[in-house]
Amino acid sequence: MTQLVTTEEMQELDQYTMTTIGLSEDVLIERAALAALDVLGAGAYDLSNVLVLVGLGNNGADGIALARLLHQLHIPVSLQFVGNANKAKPAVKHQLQIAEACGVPRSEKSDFKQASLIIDAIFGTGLNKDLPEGLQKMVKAANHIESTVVALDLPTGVNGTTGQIMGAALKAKTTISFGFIKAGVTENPGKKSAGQVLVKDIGIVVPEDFQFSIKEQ
Ligand SMILES: NC(=O)C1=CN([C@@H]2O[C@H](COP(=O)(O)OP(=O)(O)OC[C@H]3O[C@@H](n4cnc5c(N)ncnc54)[C@H](O)[C@@H]3O)[C@@H](O)[C@H]2O)[C@@H](O)CC1
Ligand SMILES: [K+]
Repeated sequence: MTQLVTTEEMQELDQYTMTTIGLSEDVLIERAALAALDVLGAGAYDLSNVLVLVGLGNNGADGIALARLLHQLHIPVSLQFVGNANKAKPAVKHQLQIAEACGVPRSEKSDFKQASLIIDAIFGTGLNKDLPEGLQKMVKAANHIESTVVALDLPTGVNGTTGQIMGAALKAKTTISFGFIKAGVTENPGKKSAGQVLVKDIGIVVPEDFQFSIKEQ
């Protein structure tokens, strides 16, 4: 049986786990990164030159933590910010400080063709409007090259509740869902962008009386 969630429900469960239960945001980010590392380490991906595309919210924080874990395993990896890092959420800045202290390389502009694997950590459940035009262009260019993309939580540009494409969406080979699969990756067109969808436990706690809006399937 699989329980699907809307993005609003996932945000509510994230908040409950942090605020009521008391698991810190850092713990959840680290667990998300470890869960992704688990998937990448299983052997199905070319890890010879990994590029992590990082957004300004917690999806980006997951990506930075993953880059650090890869770097510590001596896997060639670099981080590229999408947007102005100075405007990033505090969790992103914190993860960036740690990554920099560990010597994780940053690249300003990358040739997607040279990456053996692209990690999509640009947007997750926080996406609430169409991607900015510049990012839409970048996404379309990446899709054109047909690079192998692994999306963290959601492919960037897919509405996690409805599966609608918000301007443009990165086409992933695999999407690693944290906690629960978001309904949007089970409905076209989002489903097509998500590729193979996996779900990984990161320690999200569900209140006993929580009512999911989608029936378990
Ligand atoms: N505590 C948490 O909230 C956790 C979040 N996690 C990760 O964080 C993600 C959610 O993080 P966030 O809520 O920070 O959101 P995102 O990282 O998905 O997006 C970042 C922010 O961008 C802004 N935004 C939305 N649409 C935009 C657009 N079209 N153009 C420009 N800016 C836009 C919003 O303010 C949004 O909060 C999850 O998908 C998951 O990967 C996990 O680390 C587990 C814990
Ligand atoms: K993503």
